[in-house]
Amino acid sequence: MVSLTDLFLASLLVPTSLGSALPPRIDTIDQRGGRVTLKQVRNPRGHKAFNPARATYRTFLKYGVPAPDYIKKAVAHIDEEQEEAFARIKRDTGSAAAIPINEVDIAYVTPVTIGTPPQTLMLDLDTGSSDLWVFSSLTPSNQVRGQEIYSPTKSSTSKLLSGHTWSIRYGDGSGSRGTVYTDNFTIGGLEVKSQAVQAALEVSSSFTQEQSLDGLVGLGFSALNTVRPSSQLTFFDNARPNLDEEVFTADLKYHATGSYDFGFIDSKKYAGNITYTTVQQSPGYWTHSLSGYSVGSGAFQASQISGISDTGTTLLYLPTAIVTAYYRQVQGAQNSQYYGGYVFPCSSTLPTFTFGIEGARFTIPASYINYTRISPTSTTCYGGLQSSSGLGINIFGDVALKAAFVVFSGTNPPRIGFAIK
Ligand SMILES: Cc1noc(C)c1CN(C)Cc1cc2n(n1)CCN(c1cc(N)ncn1)C2
Repeated sequence: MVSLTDLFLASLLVPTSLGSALPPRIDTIDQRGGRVTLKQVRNPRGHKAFNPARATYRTFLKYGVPAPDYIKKAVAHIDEEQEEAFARIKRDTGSAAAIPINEVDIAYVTPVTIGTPPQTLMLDLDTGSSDLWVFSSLTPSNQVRGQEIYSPTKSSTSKLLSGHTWSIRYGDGSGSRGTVYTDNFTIGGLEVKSQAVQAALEVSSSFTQEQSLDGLVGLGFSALNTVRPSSQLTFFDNARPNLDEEVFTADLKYHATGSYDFGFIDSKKYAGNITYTTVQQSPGYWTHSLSGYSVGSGAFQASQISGISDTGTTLLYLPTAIVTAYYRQVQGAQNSQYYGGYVFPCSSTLPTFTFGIEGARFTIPASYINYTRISPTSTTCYGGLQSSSGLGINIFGDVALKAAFVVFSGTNPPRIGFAIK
């Protein structure tokens, strides 16, 4: 005969899935002939652990034999150990600032720490490349002008990746090269142990002149990494297995500090829904299509426009036909060979520019496209929207990305999401 105590205990000892503080919801209790059926629901996190002592306990119950005390205790012991084990499986997340390095948002830097004790550098998180490289103690001093440097010899956890080198060239002709260490690397509390950190032996003059930028964190796909003879994984690829969700998000802001989050999507940072679209990860960029565009209050022009979402590129580069349609609405605008792009009188009124992601629409305010004066005293201004002809690729750079909350999802297949904010 099953005693009430046993029944009560059975309801408590029902297999709790790992990671749930509460016993799982009991859907149905079918109490026929003194028997209790407890329907299990999977823990929303999908984690489940089998408790062998509970199986034995239920066998006692099934045959109406009072279970010995030690079995009842064993069930609780195993539950407890499984609970502790699950708690140790790291579900990592991280969140860090994206700080504009000058008054026109030419790039954004994020504080990171490298090594033991931690060395803090300000790096440009760049979804358009896949090398994590830093100014270092190996960079010739005449090429360092105010940047923070990484000194591997001052880190007890640094290891030389012997025989490995790297060399990278960016779209604007800037570049760097060097050697490789592994070390502990943290962004916003999210740590990757033995991350490949590419120490610069040489940097181009444009990096030397950029004193607020100590290097880059490539967040493109690892296929683009330039380390040889064996290419290295990006910070995101290394962190992914431990992340709560296989995502990172970019919330870049106009003339203000935004943020990058890793491993979670912060619903406080956007409004409405996130619209996702598929990403072609070859050859290694976050390549996707816009579904079309409109200029100011003009009609939306549906058209698949393939390009890359690139946080490391300052401006928005689109096909010439679209760019000329835009500047046709700007009094005094011209495509200047002399200034290397579309310029206009700074006093001109600019229209907004709207781009589509699937069925969603994202509007870039005119202020983002009135990018900068040619010089502090000039009345001529340079556009934040420029032609991509000559680049061979359309680039949805910061001028576009800062108009949205962007989710870079490392799921299989990868996808990218945009939301209004
Ligand atoms: C230009 C520029 N862009 O941001 C900054 C800072 C500058 C200023 N410049 C003096 C220095 C410089 C040049 C580059 N950077 N920094 C950042 C990485 N660059 C990229 C990344 C990428 N995904 N795609 C193309 N280039 C080129």
